[in-house]
Amino acid sequence: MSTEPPQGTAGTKGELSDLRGLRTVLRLSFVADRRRATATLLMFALRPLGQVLAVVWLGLLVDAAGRGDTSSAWGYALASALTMGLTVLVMRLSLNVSALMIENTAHHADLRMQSLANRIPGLGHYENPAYLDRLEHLRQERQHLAEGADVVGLELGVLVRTLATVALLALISPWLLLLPLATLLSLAAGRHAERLRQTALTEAAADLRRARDLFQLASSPDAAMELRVFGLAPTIEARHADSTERARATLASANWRGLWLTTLGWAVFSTGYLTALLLVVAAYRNGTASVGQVVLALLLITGMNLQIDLLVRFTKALLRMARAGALYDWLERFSAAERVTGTGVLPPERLTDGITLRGVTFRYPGTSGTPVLDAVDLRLPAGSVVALVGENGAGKSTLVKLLAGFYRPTSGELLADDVDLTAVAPEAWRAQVTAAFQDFARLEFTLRDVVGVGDLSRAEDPDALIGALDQAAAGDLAERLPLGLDTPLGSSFPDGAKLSGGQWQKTALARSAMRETPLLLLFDEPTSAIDAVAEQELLDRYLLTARTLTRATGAVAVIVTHRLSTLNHADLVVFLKHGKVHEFGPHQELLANGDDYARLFELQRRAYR
Ligand SMILES: Nc1ncnc2c1ncn2[C@@H]1O[C@H](COP(=O)(O)OP(=O)(O)OP(=O)(O)O)[C@@H](O)[C@H]1O
Repeated sequence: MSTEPPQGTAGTKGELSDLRGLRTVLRLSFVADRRRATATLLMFALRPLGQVLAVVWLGLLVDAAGRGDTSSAWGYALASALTMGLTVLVMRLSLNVSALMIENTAHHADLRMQSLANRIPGLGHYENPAYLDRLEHLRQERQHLAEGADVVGLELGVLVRTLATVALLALISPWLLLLPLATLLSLAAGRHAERLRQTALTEAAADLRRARDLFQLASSPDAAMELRVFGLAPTIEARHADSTERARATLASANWRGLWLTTLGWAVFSTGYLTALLLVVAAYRNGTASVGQVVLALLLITGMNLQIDLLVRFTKALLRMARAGALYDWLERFSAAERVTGTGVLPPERLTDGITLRGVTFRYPGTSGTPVLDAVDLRLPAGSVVALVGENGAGKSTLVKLLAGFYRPTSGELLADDVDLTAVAPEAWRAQVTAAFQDFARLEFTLRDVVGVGDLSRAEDPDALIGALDQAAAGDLAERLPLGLDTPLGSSFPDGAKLSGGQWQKTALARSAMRETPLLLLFDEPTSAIDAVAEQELLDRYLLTARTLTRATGAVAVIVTHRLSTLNHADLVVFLKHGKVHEFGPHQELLANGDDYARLFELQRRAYR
């Protein structure tokens, strides 16, 4: 799988990766805004020729004036003024065009990145620190993705100007070529400084990500109450300061080393500059250069100061942009590699046998030691409601995630009838699944969309939406909200309605009720945020509805709950312990066995009496 990080800028592989990155950012600009990208590239690349030409006219003007040829002198003055005016006009125009092009490209790149990250079907990459670090690095550098045509145009322009300057200087005295040589050394130093910065950014990525997460924690309304009750602000601030300080130290050290290198480069350039001036004076005294040529050479040499500064700056920007492009390339390859998982096999249209787990063992990616699920054998018959119970950490949610296709078993088989689910594309399988999770999403849309996205084909059908809300005991929500189904929910809208945690969870439950004929219904603690009385009622209702649906369609419903009193509505109970199936059978049978399940049930019964 080609999901390795982009190589560093050192070495052949690094150069290739940078070149590919450069091509990628240019492609982004041209796909986002072809017309403006072309105009920006051409205007930035050709404008500097006008600046050189204006100076050449000046040299000719001085010689013409020296010869007493007034009419030629006037002509050269006019040509110089016109060239200069045109150059300034093109500059203004190119700045406007490039600003719009950058805006459009940034928008396009943001959409593409969201799509690449969200289309990865599984969740395993969230376990992978290398993925998270690279994504953090890409987030930090992402504004450079939009600058493709802009920076390449500027770099080409300054190169064109430098080449024209070099050619003119060589005509006056070949020794003057020492100045561009000194310039190249200065450039190499600048380039090395940029590499140091990039390496430091990679090293600091983990600390920067942690600092950002801590900042989000400190400013998020979700954690606000606990932070206050436990007085956690100083701890979080201290940890944030630690991470920031470590990242700052890494970046500062690279900056210092970069500064030394840049200073050295400038010292070399200044020596070359002085030598060039002395050479021009010598050429005039030897009579090998005219006054006009001396003026031209001096203007070119003094202009070179700014030109080199621009060359170093644009080359740095080009490298930074190429690196951002290489990171984006990596995300594209990673996302594509993660997506090529299905083999064209489709899930059955209807279950006749059920869902079978054979020797399913699972470890989270990047972990070793005892597996979270250990050789699990289970048959969940078609048309049944199965309850998954067990202590905290027993592996219930993990089993649900495997059933939903978020992860693949480390070993063993997962079958829907006789179809091996590892051969089915996760998206194709999930189109047949509906689910509600303990960690439900608070989708800040209108109530209509929050529920409707559960089944887009019925998203505009008010009866379907109200029916789903009723099933989640939230039928009154649409009536109580000011704009009914069209009420925007959440604080990202200026007038968004604020829902309680339980109300949000009910919207997630209603969303799951929108799919009419799923093969698998997954409910992982779907009522954890709902008050005890409503929870009991809701679970009872859900289990009964699930029972009717599964009987009618052959689907399997799996529900994880700690509320065992509702489980007499389930057909089968799976009691997980340390990742193994400890007990399995109908509720009454497990009670009669008098093992762990029966003890837990009795404990809860007494507690709720
Ligand atoms: N993303 C993850 N990466 C690594 N280990 C994980 C991850 N998620 C869960 N685990 C580990 O897997 C084990 C089972 O977790 P799981 O969430 O499946 O348990 P559970 O039975 O659903 O627990 P609970 O009742 O508390 O929700 C735990 O030991 C947990 O530490």
